[in-house]
Amino acid sequence: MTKHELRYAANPVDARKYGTEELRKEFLVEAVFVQDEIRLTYSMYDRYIIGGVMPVSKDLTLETIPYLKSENFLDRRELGIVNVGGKGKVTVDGKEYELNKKEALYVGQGSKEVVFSNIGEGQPLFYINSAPAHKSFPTKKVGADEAEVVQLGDEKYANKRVLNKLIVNSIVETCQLQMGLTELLQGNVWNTMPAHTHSRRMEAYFYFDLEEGQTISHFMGEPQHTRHIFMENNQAVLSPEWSIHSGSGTSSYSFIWGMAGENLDYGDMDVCAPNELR
Ligand SMILES: O=C[C@H](O)[C@@H](O)CC(=O)C(=O)O
Ligand SMILES: [Zn+2]
Repeated sequence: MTKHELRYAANPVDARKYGTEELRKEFLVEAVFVQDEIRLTYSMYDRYIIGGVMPVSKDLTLETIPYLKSENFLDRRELGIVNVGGKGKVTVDGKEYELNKKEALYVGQGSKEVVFSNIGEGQPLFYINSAPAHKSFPTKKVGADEAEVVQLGDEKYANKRVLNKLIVNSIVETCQLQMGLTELLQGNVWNTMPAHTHSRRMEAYFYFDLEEGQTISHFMGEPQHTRHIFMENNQAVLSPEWSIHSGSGTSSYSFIWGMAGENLDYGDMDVCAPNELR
């Protein structure tokens, strides 16, 4: 079963007036993983789709949704999948790919059937992102040892973390999509600080592996007009192209970032010094 909802894009000047409830309604995705369901959020930020697939007792097939007006989900789109649960299987047009936790699969435009399976080795949790695509690139798995690893941050700023580039153009050919996974080292809590914006691309974050009972304050908004959203484990948040996307947890955690837009240049960021934030 595929459930879906639509999120419109917001004007940053309007968004400055949003209170807690409106901010959460517009940007936060609370229920990403629901048993035996595919849940999708279609956003008007670069028509980016984020979602979760949780096969418990049956296989789940990615079906088209009305907003696409296409026969198959991937007729004019590409897809990125990262497993954040137990080992699972994704079958693309009959070809099987096993994904361990933190492994990724890029699925190229034009693929007809994508099936997600629980293979009895723990509960797989497939976090997915999709962007419009007008060229077909080969479907490719990015295994644990194929990620491009970058060490970031410093213990003295509580932001020491390991960034794993998974679906980026040095590893996989994509039209728009870029995805990766960042892990905060124990005792480190700040992600993406110094914060940045990139008006050329939107972004979505999905937080996971947060200790039970803990929370993450996700910071968004224009650098001089920031807001926060408290988030729980396994929740996602949309980041408009005008917004910073940074967070601080009450413990360490991991998160998946995904982006689409004007270019594929990962380093294309406008960095904001911490003491310039408002
Ligand atoms: O545009 C890039 C994204 O915001 C993330 O890759 C940042 C991130 O994972 C980090 O600094 O920890
Ligand atoms: Zn970013």
